[in-house]
Amino acid sequence: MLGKLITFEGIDGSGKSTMLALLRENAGLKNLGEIAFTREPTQNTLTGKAVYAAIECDVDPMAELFLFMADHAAHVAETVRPNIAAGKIVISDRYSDSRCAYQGATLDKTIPNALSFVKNLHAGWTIVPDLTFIFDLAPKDSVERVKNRGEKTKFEKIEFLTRVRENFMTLAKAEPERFVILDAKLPPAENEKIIVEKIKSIL
Ligand SMILES: Nc1ncnc2c1ncn2[C@@H]1O[C@H](COP(=O)(O)OP(=O)(O)O)[C@@H](O)[C@H]1O
Ligand SMILES: Cc1cn([C@H]2C[C@H](O)[C@@H](COP(=O)(O)OP(=O)(O)O)O2)c(=O)[nH]c1=O
Repeated sequence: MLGKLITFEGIDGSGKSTMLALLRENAGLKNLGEIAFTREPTQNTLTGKAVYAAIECDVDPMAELFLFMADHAAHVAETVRPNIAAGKIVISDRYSDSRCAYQGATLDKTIPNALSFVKNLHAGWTIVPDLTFIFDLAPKDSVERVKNRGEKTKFEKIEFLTRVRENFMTLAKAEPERFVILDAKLPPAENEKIIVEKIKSIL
């Protein structure tokens, strides 16, 4: 039997990594089956390194989109598809919706309806998640949280993250059956319970 793909999305600092660390140790989740934790951008790969190099400089936004797309293609082929085929539950920290939301924002002024353009690039070959959690947080709170983190990227600005957050909401509205919007200000343990119950309900 094929596995399931579950993705976690949200603006920078919305609490995805914190939650995934909790979920790795969650006994209820472990009982549900074999879980493969993964992420985008991928780590220590040719494509992932290219993406992180691009994030740190002023590369053309269309060129940057295709670097993220290349990383996604490698991720789907090398990690997501084989694990799904092996019947595992794949949990990814960021996935295609990050591209739609972030590059939908960086390409805003380059092409009309950038979000749809980016979404359409995925159609027909990628694996669509069975379930996507969005950690929803006001950009001012997100910037406050990541400020203490030290590394600052060009994306971590209130105005930009406001557009990214709107794009996440547009994506969720278009596919309400796939998305669960979480209040990222709730204590992590509360969201953890909601997440585990929801995952159980789709298995
Ligand atoms: N529910 C929460 N309430 C308050 N602070 C949180 C919460 N979740 C995470 N944080 C803090 O916010 C910061 C960013 O969280 P992180 O999990 O790294 O976000 P992301 O992976 O989405 O960028 C960290 O300092 C973390 O401790
Ligand atoms: C996967 C992905 C990430 N990003 C952005 C989100 C982050 O600002 C940055 C790096 O991702 P990540 O390392 O996941 O950052 P964080 O831990 O803050 O969530 O890349 C895109 O712009 N497009 C994408 O397709």
